[in-house]
Amino acid sequence: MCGIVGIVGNTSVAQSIYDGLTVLQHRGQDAAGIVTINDNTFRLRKANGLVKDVFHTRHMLRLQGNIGIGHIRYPTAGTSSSSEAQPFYANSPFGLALAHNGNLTNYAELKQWLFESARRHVNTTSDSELLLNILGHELAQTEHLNLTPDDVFTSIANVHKRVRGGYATVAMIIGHGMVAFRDPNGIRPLVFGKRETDKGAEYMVASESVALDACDFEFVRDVAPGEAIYFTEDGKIHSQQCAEAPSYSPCIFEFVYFARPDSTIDKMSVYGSRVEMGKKLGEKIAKEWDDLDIDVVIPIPETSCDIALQIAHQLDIPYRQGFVKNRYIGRTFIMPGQEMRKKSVRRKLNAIGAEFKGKNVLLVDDSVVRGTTSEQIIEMARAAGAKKVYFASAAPEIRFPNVYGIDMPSANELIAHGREVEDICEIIGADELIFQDIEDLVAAVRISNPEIKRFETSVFDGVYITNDIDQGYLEELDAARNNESKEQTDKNADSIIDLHNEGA
Ligand SMILES: O=P(O)(O)OC[C@H]1O[C@H](OP(=O)(O)OP(=O)(O)O)[C@H](O)[C@@H]1O
Ligand SMILES: NC(=O)CC[C@H](N)C(=O)O
Ligand SMILES: [Mg+2]
Repeated sequence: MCGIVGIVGNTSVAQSIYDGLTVLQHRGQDAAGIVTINDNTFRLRKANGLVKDVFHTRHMLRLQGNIGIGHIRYPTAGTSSSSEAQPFYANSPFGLALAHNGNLTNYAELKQWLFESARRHVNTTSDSELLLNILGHELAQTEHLNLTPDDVFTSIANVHKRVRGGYATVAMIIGHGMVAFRDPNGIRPLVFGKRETDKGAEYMVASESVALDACDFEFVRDVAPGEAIYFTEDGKIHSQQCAEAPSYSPCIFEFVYFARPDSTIDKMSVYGSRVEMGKKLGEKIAKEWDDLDIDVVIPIPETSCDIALQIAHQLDIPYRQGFVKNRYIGRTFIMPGQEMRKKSVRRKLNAIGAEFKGKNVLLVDDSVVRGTTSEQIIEMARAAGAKKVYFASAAPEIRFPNVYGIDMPSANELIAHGREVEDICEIIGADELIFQDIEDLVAAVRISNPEIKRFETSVFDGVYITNDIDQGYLEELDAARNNESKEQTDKNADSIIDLHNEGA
């Protein structure tokens, strides 16, 4: 899950983009980039690493301009090479730069079409570079040298016709402005805000509302599925629905794990939904485990804390932060390789003996994906002296790959794939294990916006909203992106030579 930011301002925007990216860091830890426009020229800095490590003062000073976009990356296609860090640039037409959160599902078809019919070269294996070139091709079909808003919207409408998958996108067109658009199902989130200054209004788009808060922008609204909002360089806004049959189907995993609790996505509070997940799961535990003697409820920091607190309240059992999180280690699930993920759990979390010794503990996590965290954490709880270790997951069993921007490409790597609760319980070494029901998860998220009738829930039920995913597709994806293949491609990726950027 990557994070994107775009600002059209009246003074230099680089610092605000930096601040926005910093609060979106939880969405991607692999690479970061900012591109601004100054005097009709793009100024770019992108590299692998965290925001704080990629941008030094010398880069910030060079990133001049009142309009710019930024990206933080968690790779779901291509490689982890710095050449696939975003934003991407294309010279034609006009000069374009683009940042993308999501994943395209018709990558192979698009790549072939771009080469054979549009005669456009794509230099990396990134799906986002394809998206940029499709947009470029469509903008090039317009008649006017001075693009009108209608030209921009027609181009985006054509992009929607060609591209499938999840995409929340922000792009800049030199001499014109910035356009933000969201896929027709609204799988990936995108919000838009406004800031009043002495010189007039400034506008910002971002993956999550928390980025608006951090930059003092007022939340205006979510970008609708299929909609495009075009901000001209001189500060005018135009918006239009560009998809033929848009439908609201946001990714439910944003609420389970990805998004920050202080964000609101599609009018639904992430924090509120997690509290409600705790309430529903607490009710299920009370009903199904009424014979269990639980002494204490302990979260697995950090994402599950709000959920576990509510479960403890529900069960009327003490809540204790029995694990201490090393604040200098990032999120383990979005790390690129399984070896690194495994090692990081132990480095990241440590048990406080007194909370475990001689007790029956209920450990709570938001989700169990590969089982990397749960397996190790249960071992740690036992080593710290727990009598019994019960485990609860606020998300149902994750049994199917994700194809829309979460790096879960291989069913075989998912601990719940083809397994029932008892088998998973045995593998992770718990005394008892319980999962949230899918209906309860959906109800927990919908509570603050009942107008959302459907969510993208493929990892739980195998139903893919874009209707283009079959077993053959999933097998090819598995072969291309399972742990072993990824290790190999990433090794080779080191040899990819980057195109010139502002550099170190
Ligand atoms: O079953 P797994 O493959 O281990 O994946 C699930 C775990 O990974 C995530 O934590 P992460 O450490 O990424 O971030 P957090 O600190 O926000 O909880 C998530 O919150 C679970 O704890
Ligand atoms: N997580 C994402 O949104 C990834 C965006 C894009 N598919 C990439 O791999 O760079
Ligand atoms: Mg976690």
